Amino acid sequence: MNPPLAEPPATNGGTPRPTDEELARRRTAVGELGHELRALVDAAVRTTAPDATLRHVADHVRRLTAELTGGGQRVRAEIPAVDEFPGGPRMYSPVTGPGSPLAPPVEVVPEAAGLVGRCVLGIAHEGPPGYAHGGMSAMLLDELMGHACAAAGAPAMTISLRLRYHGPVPVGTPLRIAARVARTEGRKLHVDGSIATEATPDTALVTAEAVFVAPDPARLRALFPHLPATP
Ligand SMILES: CCCCCCCC(=O)SCCNC(=O)CCNC(=O)[C@H](O)C(C)(C)COP(=O)(O)OP(=O)(O)OC[C@H]1O[C@@H](n2cnc3c(N)ncnc32)[C@H](O)[C@@H]1OP(=O)(O)O
Repeated sequence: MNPPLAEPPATNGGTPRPTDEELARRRTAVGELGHELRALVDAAVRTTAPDATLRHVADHVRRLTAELTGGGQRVRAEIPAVDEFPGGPRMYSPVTGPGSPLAPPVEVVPEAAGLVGRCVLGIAHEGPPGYAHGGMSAMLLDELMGHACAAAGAPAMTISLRLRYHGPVPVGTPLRIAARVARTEGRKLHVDGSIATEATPDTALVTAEAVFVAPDPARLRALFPHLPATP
């Protein structure tokens, strides 16, 4: 079970911003740990090793967890020093974050009509055997559609997300997730998205329509107390 998270203080205590070199080094290290953790998660959900091995590994992992938590931890809503929020890299995003053991992670590139994300889901993301959990598809699309808003100059939050599942999304298969802002209406952005395999990009397995809202500045400050003065 996750330990309770401490509430955020009113400011981030004026922690000095790392230099570009320190930032690059830290991001590399975060990505390396994320990579190994994803390999561990994959091994953990696929293993057929005997019970004694599972207990032995659990002991090791318990010690490693203590090592990571010993050096201090960020509190709820604190923006990691390796991140730029809103609209920049998010190293621990559960979708795109190289440092997240939950993320595939998705690599996002701009395309003429919006954005495209590429990833391969693993057995840890399974719903029906061999296919992605429907909630994973929703998470991939929600995030990519959020990125499309940020790329359009309006970092925004989802207020509605509608999905249609046309066919199961295979795990262990290169996927293509597309997202584009179809139209804007004041602070509201109407966004379309889809998931297909790289092999058959014109056959959408999941399609999505979402509405995002770029929060009003006062709401933004209230929601994200650790935002830098000029986000
Ligand atoms: C960069 C990559 C980031 C990826 C992020 C991935 C996306 C996410 O997971 S975001 C997390 C999930 N979403 C949320 O938690 C958002 C919850 N909603 C909120 O917190 C607020 O509605 C918020 C902050 C978005 C907007 O607040 P605020 O700026 O005060 O706007 P507010 O005045 O309430 O609403 C603006 C408009 O949207 C409408 N609206 C707001 N919420 C809804 C809703 N749930 N349904 C329909 N309309 C809504 C309002 O009626 C208003 O419309 P109009 O201008 O026509 O009167």
